[in-house]
Amino acid sequence: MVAIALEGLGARYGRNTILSDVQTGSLPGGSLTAVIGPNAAGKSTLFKRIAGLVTGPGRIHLTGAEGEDAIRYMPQDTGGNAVLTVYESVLLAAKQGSGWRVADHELGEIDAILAALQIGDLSFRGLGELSGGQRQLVSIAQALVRRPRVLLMDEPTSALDLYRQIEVLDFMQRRARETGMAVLIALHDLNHALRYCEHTIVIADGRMRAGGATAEVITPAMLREIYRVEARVETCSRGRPHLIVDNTAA
Ligand SMILES: Nc1ncnc2c1ncn2[C@@H]1O[C@H](COP(=O)(O)OP(=O)(O)OP(=O)(O)O)[C@@H](O)[C@H]1O
Repeated sequence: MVAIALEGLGARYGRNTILSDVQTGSLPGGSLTAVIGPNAAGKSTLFKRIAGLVTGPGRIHLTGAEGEDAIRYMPQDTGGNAVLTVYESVLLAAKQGSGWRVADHELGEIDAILAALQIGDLSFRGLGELSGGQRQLVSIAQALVRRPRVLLMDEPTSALDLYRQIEVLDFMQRRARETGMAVLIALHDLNHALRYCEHTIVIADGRMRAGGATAEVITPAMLREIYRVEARVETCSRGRPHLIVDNTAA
């Protein structure tokens, strides 16, 4: 199974250091890891650094996978080529860098992913005609169809309604288990981290402030210090942890 670990990882834009010294244990495949933190903390920058899109110090240790295609970054911005249909755009993502001959099983895989995300009926619509949420689902399909071993998802549910948020996160959790892929997922909804993510990394002011098992990381003390809110994690009547925010912290 794949695993990824970050050692002293930092990132720069030009001369500006945006991120420094991110250090994790081994983040295993088969599960989701949440990357959380306030706006402008450095979460997207961390993903870009892991994906090789920005430079900086430190090392990324990847075991159980190799090659350029092993790591895939799904950006927050879901803009795309408005001339293509949904199906064409996912096919293009699948074939990028691997020649243009298309095998039946590859078409089958695209159909299966579009069906799992419940956007099969949009296949022949133009990207330019889609709503923001529909475009976000197409971006997820484009990311998955390459079968990455490590998938970096930048706020993948930010444009989705409640039903689709849960559908997508359930699907990603199942997919990670079935394929052994490691999924790092930047989230603002900490209830999603509590419900779906085994591990959580906290980034604030360009530094890693905490990391480990989600239940041990998302605590009232962390929420006060990093998010400046008074909040509690309580167990709901179905036995699941739930975050309740009482107030902004004084
Ligand atoms: N291309 C760039 N050049 C210079 N600075 C940048 C660039 N992209 C981002 N930054 C800066 O890096 C910092 C971290 O940004 P980043 O997008 O990583 O934050 P984030 O945690 O993903 O935020 P959000 O939750 O608001 O999406 C911010 O101060 C931002 O202004």
